[in-house]
Amino acid sequence: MSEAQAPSMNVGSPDAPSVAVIIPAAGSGQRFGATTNKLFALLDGQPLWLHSVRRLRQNPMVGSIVMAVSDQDRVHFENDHAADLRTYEVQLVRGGTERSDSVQSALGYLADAKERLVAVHDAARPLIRQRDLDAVFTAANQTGAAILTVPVSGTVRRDLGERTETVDRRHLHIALTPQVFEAGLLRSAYAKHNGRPATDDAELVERCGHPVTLVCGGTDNLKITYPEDLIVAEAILRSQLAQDA
Ligand SMILES: Nc1ccn([C@@H]2O[C@H](COP(=O)(O)OP(=O)(O)OP(=O)(O)O)[C@@H](O)[C@H]2O)c(=O)n1
Ligand SMILES: C[C@](O)(CO)[C@H](O)COP(=O)(O)O
Repeated sequence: MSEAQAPSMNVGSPDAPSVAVIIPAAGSGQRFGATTNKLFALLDGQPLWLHSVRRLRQNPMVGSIVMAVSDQDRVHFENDHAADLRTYEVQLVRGGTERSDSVQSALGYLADAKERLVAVHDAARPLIRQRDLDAVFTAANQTGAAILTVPVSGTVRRDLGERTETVDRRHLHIALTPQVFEAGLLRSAYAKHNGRPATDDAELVERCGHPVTLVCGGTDNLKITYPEDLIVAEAILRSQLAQDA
């Protein structure tokens, strides 16, 4: 069950979806601790990955959707979820060792895509709201690069080994997804990626010297990382459905 039909703002021509979506889904879910990919865990009876796909497909600005999956999961997707992949028009591509490798693989598949923007959204973030999608799509349409973030809510400390120090959190944000970019900019950033680790896509764009707009998003845009996150996600989903009822 996806978010109730919250009307999403159309930020462009309703006839020409302008956002291609890459969904990295090829991780191993080590921190989740399951024997299978955490993205097959059920939230309200549906696998996590399907919640993310359905919410993205629900947005009128979304055109192509490409999901990067591991070789061992591909059989599961194709055997057990072929109908859903067809229904939501999702293309599968081979993921890679790192998240950035998976995104780069999907970018290659989108080489001839017609959409002006490319959004990268973790399959592990099933609770993304339409209003957050609209906001980050609009911002990226204006600036060429925009990501959803939330402010740091706790106190942050840096471990220096022999001592620790408190970090001023007033200018600190936690990056979320979608991370949305003008297609050529993201391709250029990945073309220059020399393998130096990057845990998100915005870092690669920043390395090219392009500013990234931070868009304050909902704290309910949880990334399912640890088993207990699923319990929290169930509560958030119930709250979202109640709000949108
Ligand atoms: N090589 C990888 C690693 C991660 N991901 C995807 O990137 C998203 C965010 O990654 P994370 O939450 O860290 O997932 P895992 O890498 O699976 O988790 P862990 O680090 O605990 O193994 C997830 O949707 C994951 O499937 C991916 O497509 N390819
Ligand atoms: C992209 C991301 O979700 C932004 O917070 C995060 O960096 C993914 O990191 P992970 O280690 O792959 O979960």
